[in-house]
Amino acid sequence: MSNIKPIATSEEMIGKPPECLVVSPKISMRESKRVKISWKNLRYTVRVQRSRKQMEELGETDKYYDKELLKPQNGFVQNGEAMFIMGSSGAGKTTLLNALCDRLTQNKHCKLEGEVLLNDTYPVTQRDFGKYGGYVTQDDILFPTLTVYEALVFAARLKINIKGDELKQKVEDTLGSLSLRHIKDRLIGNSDVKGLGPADKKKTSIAIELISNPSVLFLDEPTSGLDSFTANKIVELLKNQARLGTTIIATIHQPSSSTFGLFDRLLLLMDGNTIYQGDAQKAASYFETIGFFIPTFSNPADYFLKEFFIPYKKEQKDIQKLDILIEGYNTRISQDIKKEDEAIKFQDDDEQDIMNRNTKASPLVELGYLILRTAKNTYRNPSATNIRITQAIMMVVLITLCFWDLGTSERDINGKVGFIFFLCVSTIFNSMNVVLVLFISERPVFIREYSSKTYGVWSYYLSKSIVEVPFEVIAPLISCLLVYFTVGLTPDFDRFVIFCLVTVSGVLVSTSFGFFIGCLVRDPSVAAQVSLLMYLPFVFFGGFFVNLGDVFTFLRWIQYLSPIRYMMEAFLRNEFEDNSDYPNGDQIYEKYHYDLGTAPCILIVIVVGIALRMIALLTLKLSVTPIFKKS
Ligand SMILES: Nc1ncnc2c1ncn2[C@@H]1O[C@H](COP(=O)(O)OP(=O)(O)OP(=O)(O)O)[C@@H](O)[C@H]1O
Repeated sequence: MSNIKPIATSEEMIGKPPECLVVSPKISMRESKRVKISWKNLRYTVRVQRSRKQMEELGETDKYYDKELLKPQNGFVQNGEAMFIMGSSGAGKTTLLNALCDRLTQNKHCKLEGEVLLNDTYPVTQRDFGKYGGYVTQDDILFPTLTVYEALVFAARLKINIKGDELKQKVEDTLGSLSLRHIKDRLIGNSDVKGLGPADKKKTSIAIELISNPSVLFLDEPTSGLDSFTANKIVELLKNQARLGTTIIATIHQPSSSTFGLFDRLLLLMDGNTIYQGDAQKAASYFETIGFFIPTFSNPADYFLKEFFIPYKKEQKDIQKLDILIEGYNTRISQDIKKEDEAIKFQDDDEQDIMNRNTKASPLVELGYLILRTAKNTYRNPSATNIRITQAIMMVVLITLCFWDLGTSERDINGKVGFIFFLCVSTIFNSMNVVLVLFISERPVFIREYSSKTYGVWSYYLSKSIVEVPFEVIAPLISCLLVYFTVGLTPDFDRFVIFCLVTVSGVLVSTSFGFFIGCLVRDPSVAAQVSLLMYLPFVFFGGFFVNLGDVFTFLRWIQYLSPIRYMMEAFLRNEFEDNSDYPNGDQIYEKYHYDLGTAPCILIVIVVGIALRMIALLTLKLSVTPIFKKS
């Protein structure tokens, strides 16, 4: 028999809440499934390395040891409850939160033991988490150039595949429930784009997760950086949502006394141990029974954080205090928690019921929405596009000024070769870097949305490739048209077409390199270094600086990795081969030891460009796969 309270409206449970906090019962109660989360013998250890100083200080001889970030522990949160995890800095709050939703790294050095179950039956796994759960990260990872309304439409349309009036109604209800209606048309914003304040951003992050009616919502420090009034509102909102059916688990670092007064269920951690679990308002009286007295008129949360803090170098008194707290918890609380947990049974939900978010939008809809979002981003935050246009204009102006109307004299031929080299180098450099920066800056949003099963890797990657097409084809063609004739290359239609083809294929291959590095590396500064590391050998072995015939034989193969080498050969042959204006035209490219031919060079650049796109996609897929894998 279930001893769980019926899902009541917020009015029944806590009195009539402010209008801004009312969540539409119709929507939430219809779709959220009742879920209890319980964990048994949960323990997390990581293998860490001691510094020499630490080894000397501790008198240890082993360089490595297993650090127990979570000591074995049990617990539960039932449907209709919001549980707040508290503890001083380093107590293990985030580790426990992530252990409960299977987000911790697991490999031979990091081990998670024990089990976390939904309704005593179904293990919580990262793979299925997106079907019933939501996770709000501490930093608000949002797409800055969408309005609040658009962000919610995006999430609802793709995550739960609703459309038309149902979609509008759902978004309006969610906006209302989080008091976001008055700012629904404002851009979310970031450091570049003016937008929402921290409180509204946090509410938007919560709304994006709540819109798919998760049965359980995890939040990492949802009140951090907010004033106590706003923090209270967020906690009230979470409690209210819990009353409407979503199981809530949140970490909180330093709540004010009024925020603490709102907590219903509390889990207190100290050095990875649970030292209290249960009704937050009974915590103070419990600690008094084991000898910890909270001064009158003080904030219990402040007392807990100060009193139950363990410094890195534990002293005897810290160890003794911890022993008392663990002993107290084991003898007075843990058995009751076990009994309460066992008494709560859910018999009405089968697995299919719990994994309620089984309707997802089709990949085509995902693709459409992603392209639309990027188009809006390009329009609303044109700085990246402006940089591209400025780069192109600068290049055309520079080329025109430096290589104006060259003829067929030896001096002018050298000028034409110099122009071709400059064109290759700047094409590769500009396209690679712009794509790299754009791709990497969006990565956190991609990871968040992918983890919450908003869309798949394929749709995301394809949308990024499609929106690059105008920049890869139209922009280079305009530049070609301008520079080809101002420089004074042979005014022949066929040669002009091939010139354009080489330029566009060069842009294709360099953006592919940008995608590849962007998928491989997460850190923008590391990515910039990697791109430079790749770029320099390209230039060096392009054939212009180093005579490829004079290079050590064992190094000559490197030239075949450089797209600049192929572009150079194709451009030079296109201009000088079989051209009556240059009687000794073939000697011009032969002296660089270019021996492949125009068509093979273009073909190689295109094939490498396409192959790299595929490899980049695979890299992106693999880079997110470990999130869902245990090894
Ligand atoms: N991968 C890791 N390797 C080694 N130690 C780790 C690792 N991850 C976390 N820790 C350590 O484990 C302890 C708990 O970390 P956790 O982030 O869970 O603490 P927290 O209570 O959330 O602290 P805060 O409020 O500062 O975020 C900290 O001492 C942290 O330094």
